[in-house]
Amino acid sequence: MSGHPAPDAELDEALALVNECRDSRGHGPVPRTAPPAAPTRRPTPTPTPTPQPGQHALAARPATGRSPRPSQGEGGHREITPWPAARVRAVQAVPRSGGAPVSVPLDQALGLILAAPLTALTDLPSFDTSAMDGWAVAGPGPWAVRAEGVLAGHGLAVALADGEAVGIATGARIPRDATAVLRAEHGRIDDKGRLLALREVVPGQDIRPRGQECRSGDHLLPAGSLGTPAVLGLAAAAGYDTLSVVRRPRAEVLVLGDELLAEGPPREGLIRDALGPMLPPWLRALGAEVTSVRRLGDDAEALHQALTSSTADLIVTTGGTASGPVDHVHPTLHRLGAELLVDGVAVRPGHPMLLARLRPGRYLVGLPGNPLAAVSGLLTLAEPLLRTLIGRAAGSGGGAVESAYAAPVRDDVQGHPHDTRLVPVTLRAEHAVPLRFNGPAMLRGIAAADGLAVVPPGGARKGQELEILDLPWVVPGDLGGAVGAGLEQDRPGQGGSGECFT
Ligand SMILES: Nc1nc2c(c(=O)[nH]1)N[C@H]1C(S)=C(S)[C@@H](COP(=O)(O)OP(=O)(O)OC[C@H]3O[C@@H](n4cnc5c(N)ncnc54)[C@H](O)[C@@H]3O)O[C@H]1N2
Ligand code: MOO
Repeated sequence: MSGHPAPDAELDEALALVNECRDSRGHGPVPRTAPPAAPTRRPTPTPTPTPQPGQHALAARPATGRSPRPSQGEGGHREITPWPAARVRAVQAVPRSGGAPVSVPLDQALGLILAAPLTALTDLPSFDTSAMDGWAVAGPGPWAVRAEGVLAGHGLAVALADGEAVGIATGARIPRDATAVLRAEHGRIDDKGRLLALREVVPGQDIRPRGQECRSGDHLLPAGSLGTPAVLGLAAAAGYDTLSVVRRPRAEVLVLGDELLAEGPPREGLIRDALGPMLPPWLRALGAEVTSVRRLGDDAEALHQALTSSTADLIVTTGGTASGPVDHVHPTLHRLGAELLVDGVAVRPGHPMLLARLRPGRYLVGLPGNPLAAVSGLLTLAEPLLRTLIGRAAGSGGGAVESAYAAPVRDDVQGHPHDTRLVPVTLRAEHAVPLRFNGPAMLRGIAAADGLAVVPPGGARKGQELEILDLPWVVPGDLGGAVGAGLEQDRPGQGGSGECFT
């Protein structure tokens, strides 16, 4: 389950079977077609031919059984890319090696991706260590207690003779020839000043042996791991002051549209810009450094100027992707000689989305202006592109894009006859529950959602497993999917899973 389940009353209010799907031209509900019969464990991306180097992306035919449909407004010249293929193409648009590595101090590596494997620079622990406050003892008791004690971080290790004990603190270095640590609460000093054990002393007890966790040179984490707080802690423990991380790709957001207000309520045909506030934090959560957000209106020259002068790795435009009189994205890309890698995707909402290469290493994702359509474009094209740019592994799909998990849908979900649908869902009792207010211009559904369910063409039956696109603020694997690198087997004899219940 998500970390933020909606309260039941609110949820019931918000839930409904998705039945309001209208096509983009407003022709009313799309006729219901039979959903696929058998639920599948995990939807896998459809393989697709990739444009060869030098071949224009538009020349690559999508891998579907049916003919590509021309998109509206382009006189049939554009080929719509199937949704799974569009995500694969976004991954393949950028070099697999990701961005250039940079070295940063540990405290600046949070949220960045490791550019190199994390290898232990030391044994951990780096010396035999007391796990408890008490006495280090040598041989069987009773023991003569030495006057000096051993504190963590202080002094050199003393050596004990058989029958001797010395007071020791948790984390202190174990004296040479000590055989065990006796906890303070398990020992007593008798009237002759000797230490007596109140329970059996097992050799090696409460001693953390050097190298128990790792040996110097051990591989701790692979390249591509996320710099979480725990990873920063591990790196520090293993001896690192700096980490080699993948530089965050720089992203610039260009918000197009004369009708947009930056503040106040909508008035006189003008509406509030919902994307200017939404996209920068979302892009940051996907790994980008957002260098600027600009509202350009519907000004073709301003757009042209912004695209030619930008030094960002990724420009994200909003609006202007269709073929209306002030939709300047396509004409401007044409004027710049940009390479269109994806020009329309068979997905609802968001089908006019596009991905272009302006020049080597400079990409543009054109998001449709309708806000939920923009989210769809963000997760379909920008997310896999950024994930590859930051060097984050894309699941086990060998270059394909995979979500972290799949979940059975609680209700039947109406599908589009030909296109994939992305439907806001909340996760409840291990089910994905479709939310209302999922129209292209609406944000109410997604604002209450834990993820977006990928509904295949034709729809989905109650109980069918659907791929769930994570929202970056939802903890992946809430539904039980395993995340993160699995721990390797315990080092034999050096502390297994049962050893640390102290
Ligand atoms: N003849 C056709 N018209 C349209 C088609 C089509 O296939 N044929 N597709 C429709 C679909 S689907 C979408 S989505 C939109 C995409 O249009 P644009 O990307 O050109 O976006 P705009 O026209 O600029 O805006 C669409 C809509 O969204 C509102 N908008 C724009 N920016 C924002 C923002 N920052 N915050 C909130 N709302 C925004 C804008 O006011 C429009 O209402 O085209 C359809 N048309
Ligand atoms: O209506 Mo449009 O499907 O892209 O939002």
